[in-house]
Amino acid sequence: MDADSDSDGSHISATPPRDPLPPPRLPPQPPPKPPTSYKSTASTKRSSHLDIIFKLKKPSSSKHDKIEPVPEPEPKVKPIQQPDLPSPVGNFPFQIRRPSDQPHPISIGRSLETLPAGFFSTRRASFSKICKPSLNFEPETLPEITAEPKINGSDGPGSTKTCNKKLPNLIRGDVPLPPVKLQKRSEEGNFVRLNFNGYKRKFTAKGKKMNSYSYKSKYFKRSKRRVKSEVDTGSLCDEEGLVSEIKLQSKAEKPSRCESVEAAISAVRNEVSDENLVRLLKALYGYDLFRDGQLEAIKMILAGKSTMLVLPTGAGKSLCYQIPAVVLPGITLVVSPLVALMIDQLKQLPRMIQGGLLSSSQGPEEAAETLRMVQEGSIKVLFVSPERFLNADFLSIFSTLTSVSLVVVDEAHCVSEWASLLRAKLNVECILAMTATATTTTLQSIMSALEISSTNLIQKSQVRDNLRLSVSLSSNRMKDMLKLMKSSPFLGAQSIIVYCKFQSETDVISRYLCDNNISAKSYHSGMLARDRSRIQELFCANKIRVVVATVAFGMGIDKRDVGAVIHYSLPESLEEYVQEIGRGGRDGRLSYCHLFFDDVTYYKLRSLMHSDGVDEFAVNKFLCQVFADDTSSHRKVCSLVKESASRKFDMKEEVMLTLLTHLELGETQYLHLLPQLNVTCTLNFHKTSPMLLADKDTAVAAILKKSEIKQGQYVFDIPTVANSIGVAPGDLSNHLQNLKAKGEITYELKDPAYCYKIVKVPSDFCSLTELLTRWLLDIENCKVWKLDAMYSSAVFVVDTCEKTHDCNVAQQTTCLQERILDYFKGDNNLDVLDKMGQNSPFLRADIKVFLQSNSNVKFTPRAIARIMHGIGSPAYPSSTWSRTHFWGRYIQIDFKVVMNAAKAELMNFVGKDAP
Ligand SMILES: Nc1ncnc2c1ncn2[C@@H]1O[C@H](COP(=O)(O)OP(=O)(O)OP(=O)(O)O)[C@@H](O)[C@H]1O
Repeated sequence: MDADSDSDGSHISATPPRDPLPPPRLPPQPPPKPPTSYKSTASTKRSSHLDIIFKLKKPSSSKHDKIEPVPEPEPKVKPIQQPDLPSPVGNFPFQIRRPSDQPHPISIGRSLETLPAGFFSTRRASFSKICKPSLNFEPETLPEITAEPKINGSDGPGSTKTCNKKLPNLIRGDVPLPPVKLQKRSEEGNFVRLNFNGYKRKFTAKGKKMNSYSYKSKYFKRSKRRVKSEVDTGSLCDEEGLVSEIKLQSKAEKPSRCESVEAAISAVRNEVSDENLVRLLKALYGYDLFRDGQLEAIKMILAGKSTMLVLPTGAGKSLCYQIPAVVLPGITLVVSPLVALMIDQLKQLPRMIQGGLLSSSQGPEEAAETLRMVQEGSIKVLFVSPERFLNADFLSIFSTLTSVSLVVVDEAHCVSEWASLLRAKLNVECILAMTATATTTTLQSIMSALEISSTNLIQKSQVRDNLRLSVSLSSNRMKDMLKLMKSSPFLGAQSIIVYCKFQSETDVISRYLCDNNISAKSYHSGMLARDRSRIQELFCANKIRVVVATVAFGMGIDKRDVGAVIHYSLPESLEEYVQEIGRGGRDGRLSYCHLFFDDVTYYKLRSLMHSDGVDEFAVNKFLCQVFADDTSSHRKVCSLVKESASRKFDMKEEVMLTLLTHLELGETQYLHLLPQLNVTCTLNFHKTSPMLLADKDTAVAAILKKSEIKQGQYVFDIPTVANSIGVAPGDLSNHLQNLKAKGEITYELKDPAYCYKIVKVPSDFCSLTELLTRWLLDIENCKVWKLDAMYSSAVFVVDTCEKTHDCNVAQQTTCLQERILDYFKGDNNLDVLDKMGQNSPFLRADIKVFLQSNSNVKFTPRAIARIMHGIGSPAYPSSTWSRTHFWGRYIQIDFKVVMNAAKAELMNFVGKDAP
């Protein structure tokens, strides 16, 4: 078998190196220090600057910032591009954020509201009434299963029991199984229909019953066909030899061992011994050995103890809840921050474990179907997006189910806030919180929110010891990277991920690699989802050697044999670095991770850390607008058009959403967010005259009342009309659709907006403004500190190696690992370089000239500092402001220093101009 093949996992746990020589052992890690507080220059001090504005005319500006390519070597300062950012507000512990790919929670509420009355009223059928699925499975309905070869059970040598008719619902608690009648939809098994591989996938059962196995098989067959056809036509890859047999990494193709699994489960239920658990591991996954931390975690959970598990990326955390899930009697809920991540995890469930998913991106029918399956007990592991837990209907269903055995909080550093809600509402006995990257402070917060005892922390090194880490300072990264890839050991790596910061970089680099005979494709969030999943498939099928990606190529990618991860750009934090190198060597073999860094990129990134920052003045204006519509009726729907509000407050849309979310989920609930809508409607009447139609239709009457007539068309605001007749905006939209279907009207919708209902008007706007500003400032400072810590670590490793005159990879690995360990321990001794200039003799003079030459424009100190740092913002886009020769001129001077200088100059300016 090919050394890198993953088709048989049985040999893998022995972690053989790709190299002929065994890896040198790492020196023992120092024992974890008692938790220390997280050092941050970002402490909570608020900047005391005045937010001064000048009410002068704005320059004509185009709406959008342009993303321009970054050629190498880089010229002096260029407009800063928008990188693929993982989140609007960085990895700040306990920030409230809503993953951008998930619509708002209320949409779930909707979907649940539409379920048939009484749907959830019945409690889950008692287990005693349930009979084994083997009695209920009809062979003809499970063609794939009956086609399975006979497999030797592990009960005894030579046992040749077949495992037909028992998939996939055979794994239960210590009770008989429910009467699983395979109905059309329910047999789809791991039935994610939405956004599967980036596009909407519809299952037209057409009378054919499917289970998880058939579903997976179909998916993979289809994937193979698609990959093959793309390969054949050369549409995505132009390398030779691409048309060979494609081996997708599918656990669906692993042999089923139902009998041995059942026996192994019973054995563990009888006695939770190491031996029995290893037997179950072998039966379920084919692996021989547990990895570090897994056994400990599984035993703790099976003992009913809530556990905090910190294992490096790719160390095998999923298995730590999957095994308990099959052993414990009830359902296991997995809360995960990203829908895409949940879909991947669902796909990767061993086919013996029946999984399901509930997310806000599902339609009402799908949600109802999933919940039905949950109620009848045919789902063992249910992935749930965090905001689901805010939904009262969802909570009530689960509080009536006595069978939630375990709640898993995946990527706990992102979702801990939601999880504490869950802890409170569900009264769940056992919680498993998992993360790969969390500082001591963050861990403490998570554990206290989830009430996990400090004795139940299982924490292993943040970086797997099969990753060889190296770092170099480079003045020509492109050339140096090519050299690296053409030399050992990178030359021998079959699959490589190159991480870049900017989307345009990925294209430039992948083209450069292709020109140099290395098959590479770029991957970033600006690409169509369909193209992204094709690239991912081709990469997983080893048809592309290198994927040059932004951070978008991240969580959920489980290609086991990635032999190298190269960072072309400095990651924004050690958390990000650790996550990304964790894509390498997931099969346990050696993987090489090289980090290139340079000062120009560092300065650019540091500037970008300030691009989400907002000042008190803007927050105050924002709050005034949000609550401007204070209304006698709290049922009124308010809206904030994203684009215009973003320009008005000079605030990115994500930042506005972050603030709105805080207003909803913070200590006091001020508002209730609703699904986003296009709020401006332009309407034409066709059949009946408007007046006649208005006589019989109250909605039309309201439209006529609230519309402006522009060029013969009726233009109105959807929430305004909906409020005036006391209906929800969604209902009004449905009504318009009906009228359109009857040929009465045509209409167009535009202006996407955040919609919300006011729950409580703040009594003290000033304190709330101050609170929110401080919170945003903390986030901004924290991001800067994290970047500095990342940069300092790279410098530290290079310097240390230079000093010892014997620079080798083993040394750099140790050096960087120690640094990472210190960082995650929240070690206050971690020295973080302050490389930014604190003054410049020309700064004030330049700002003065800048103000004089733009005397008709109003600025805040932050707006000036952004221009001097070359960062575009909604009100001062780079497309306009990069033309000034001050653009990015002070990128090397600390942002706050520039902001203070701008404040001083603005005050002078006001003073002079004041009458
Ligand atoms: N004991 C084991 N022996 C061999 N392989 C294992 C073992 N445990 C897990 N694996 C494999 O390691 C890979 C990574 O596992 P998994 O996806 O659970 O990691 P993870 O810690 O959740 O990573 P991430 O943080 O990226 O989500 C998977 O392919 C999994 O099958």
